[in-house]
Amino acid sequence: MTAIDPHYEGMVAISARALTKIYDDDGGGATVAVDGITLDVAPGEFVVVVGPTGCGKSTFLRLIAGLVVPTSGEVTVYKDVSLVSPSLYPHLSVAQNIGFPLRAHSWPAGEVAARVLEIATRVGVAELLNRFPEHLSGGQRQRVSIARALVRRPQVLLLDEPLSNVDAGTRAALRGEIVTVTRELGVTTLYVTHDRTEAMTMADRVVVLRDGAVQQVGPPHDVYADPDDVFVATFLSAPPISLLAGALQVTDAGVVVDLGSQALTLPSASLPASFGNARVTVAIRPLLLFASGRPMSLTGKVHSIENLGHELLVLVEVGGVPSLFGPAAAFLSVRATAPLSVGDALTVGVGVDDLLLFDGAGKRIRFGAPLDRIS
Ligand SMILES: Nc1ncnc2c1ncn2[C@@H]1O[C@H](COP(=O)(O)OP(=O)(O)OP(=O)(O)O)[C@@H](O)[C@H]1O
Repeated sequence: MTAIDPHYEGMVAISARALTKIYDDDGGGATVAVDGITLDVAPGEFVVVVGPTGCGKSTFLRLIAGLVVPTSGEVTVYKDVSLVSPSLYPHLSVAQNIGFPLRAHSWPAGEVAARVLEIATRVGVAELLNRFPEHLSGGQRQRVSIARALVRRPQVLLLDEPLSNVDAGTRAALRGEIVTVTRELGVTTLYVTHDRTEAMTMADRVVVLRDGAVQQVGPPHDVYADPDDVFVATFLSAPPISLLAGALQVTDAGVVVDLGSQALTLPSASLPASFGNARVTVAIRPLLLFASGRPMSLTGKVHSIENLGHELLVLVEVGGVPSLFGPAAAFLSVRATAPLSVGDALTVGVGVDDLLLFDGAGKRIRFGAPLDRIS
């Protein structure tokens, strides 16, 4: 349970209103790093801002921290904000590093030691208190920098890609630990990353950012299951979602998605007749080979196989045309455990939930149930 101070119940911990930052380039041009972001974060909430490199994540966080002055728009944040800084003081021990913010505020030495031990224990570095930063692993350094940011019990914690220099195993452990400790302390957390796994596993809500603008906000599994556009669907999908060009036909039997050499018929879906012949992008989630009971199927030939250990990721050539929004080649990604060889012929079942449609601008086309037919 999140321990929110009742005093803040119903209040907003972080509020951004039409927040915009435009940097002037040396060459006289301008870069819109953050483009009109409006976002409220509730007390105790863990929000992950996720997007590809250069989409404005760090600038947004620095605007919230007050380190960057907005070009326009407004930021309101709880008074006590702490930005996790990855660089530790090399000449100070772990205990001195963690206690630094308290000593800077002239806390009595005994109270500093007690508070340092308490937060170091929570963050899992209590046995390292006498070490110096050069004798710490990357993961241990991150833990210490988080402990230093939390030692004054801030109301708001800001983290910028804290796990980017940490090995995969430690990263997985730290994901859970950061969520646990911030929840226990009830601290409102804004966490920026380019890593979809961190967004999916850590966030109460994700904010997907592209070119400085918010694409979609919501609980991670809602955004994953119901993306508003092809960018969000592609960014959050692992293994990658397959993107094929198609044409829609709206018939009495249902919606037919013509992929060129083969077609999928969604019997229980309906769309207004005006969608007939619309050029669409068909996004197909990584399919499971041998999943039974699927109402549709696609056939193709195994093009390449990547062995991930626990499963095979198989790219299947289905004779489709690549979508405008996808890679140059049109393959279907299929997850399999059975042995397969390049060139094998495959038939893969496709469920209605495996398939998402997007219009020419990349916006989602949502089906209605048959009774909702407007046509
Ligand atoms: N001080 C600056 N002066 C000029 N342009 C900047 C400055 N800081 C960032 N930018 C530009 O603003 C855009 C957003 O940068 P930002 O660092 O916020 O993105 P990011 O999503 O955090 O990227 P990354 O994941 O690579 O750190 C980029 O095009 C970047 O080149």
